[in-house]
Amino acid sequence: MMTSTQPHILCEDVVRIFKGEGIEVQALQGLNLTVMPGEMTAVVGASGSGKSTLLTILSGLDRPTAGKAQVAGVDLLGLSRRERSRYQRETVGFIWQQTPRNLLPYLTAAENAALPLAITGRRNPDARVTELLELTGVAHCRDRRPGEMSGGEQQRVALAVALSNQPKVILADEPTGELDERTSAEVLEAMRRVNEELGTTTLIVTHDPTVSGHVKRTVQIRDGRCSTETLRRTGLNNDGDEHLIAEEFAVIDRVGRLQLPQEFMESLDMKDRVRLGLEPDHVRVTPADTRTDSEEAR
Ligand SMILES: Nc1ncnc2c1ncn2[C@@H]1O[C@H](COP(=O)(O)OP(=O)(O)OP(=O)(O)O)[C@@H](O)[C@H]1O
Repeated sequence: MMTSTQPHILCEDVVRIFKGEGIEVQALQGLNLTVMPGEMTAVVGASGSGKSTLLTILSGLDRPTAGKAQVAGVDLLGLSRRERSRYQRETVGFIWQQTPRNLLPYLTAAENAALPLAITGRRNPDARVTELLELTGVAHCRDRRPGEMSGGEQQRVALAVALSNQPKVILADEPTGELDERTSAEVLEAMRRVNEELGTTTLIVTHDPTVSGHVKRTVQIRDGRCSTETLRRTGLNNDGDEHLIAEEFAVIDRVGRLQLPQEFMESLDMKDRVRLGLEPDHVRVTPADTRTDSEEAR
């Protein structure tokens, strides 16, 4: 039984190793991620950092080599084939980068959105389809096939399709990867509106840094681990005007590991080892050849 205080996405020490022809790639190296119900989060990172591997695991298409991965209380490691297809049909909704993976080319937008409802035996899908196409801003595409829509319209119809069975979680892999900046913004705004109005937990995996402007939480993935996290909120300045506050945090795992940002390490020439010191209210990290005042005095 899920309660609202349990995460909708929970990854603990997730490892994924690919082996082949004598080489071994550690795509995920102990990744930890918690997303609470109703949160909209972007996971960003450079090419090869492990984003798609993470999403493929969360979508139930692949299994971690080690670790724990749960979505909406469903343990993704122990799923039978039948449970997996039920999970993919009822618990999560997907949006992929490539339109043909999202929409059937010979069906209209309305028919595409009605299809998951028909598969699960929902009666009178018309009202729900209309509601979803309006919510995602593509009611005008109702009777058009994918080939008669722009890329951004196709992705917003894909969002409507993903939502049709009322999933708890939406997983999106590079949903704006093939779109220009303006069209991307329209798709991301539709996702934000859905998240606000329906409260559907949303995880977007992308290398597009402009996504950050549309979500409150951005998690940076580096070398198969979550390294830093940026949280945005609106605050009031002295004149009472609203402004956006963005705070960056390092991610620390259960055993105390964290990654220092590359630019910090480079600017202080930190490599191989650093000095740590416990102060009353913070931990000090300094280059190995730095001596503290008390050490100098000895
Ligand atoms: N099936 C596979 N077999 C072998 N190696 C793989 C496989 N899938 C991914 N990898 C490797 O795992 C690492 C992470 O890949 P992944 O596709 O998750 O990165 P990504 O951050 O999504 O990159 P991109 O933004 O380019 O899609 C890469 O080094 C990649 O080459």
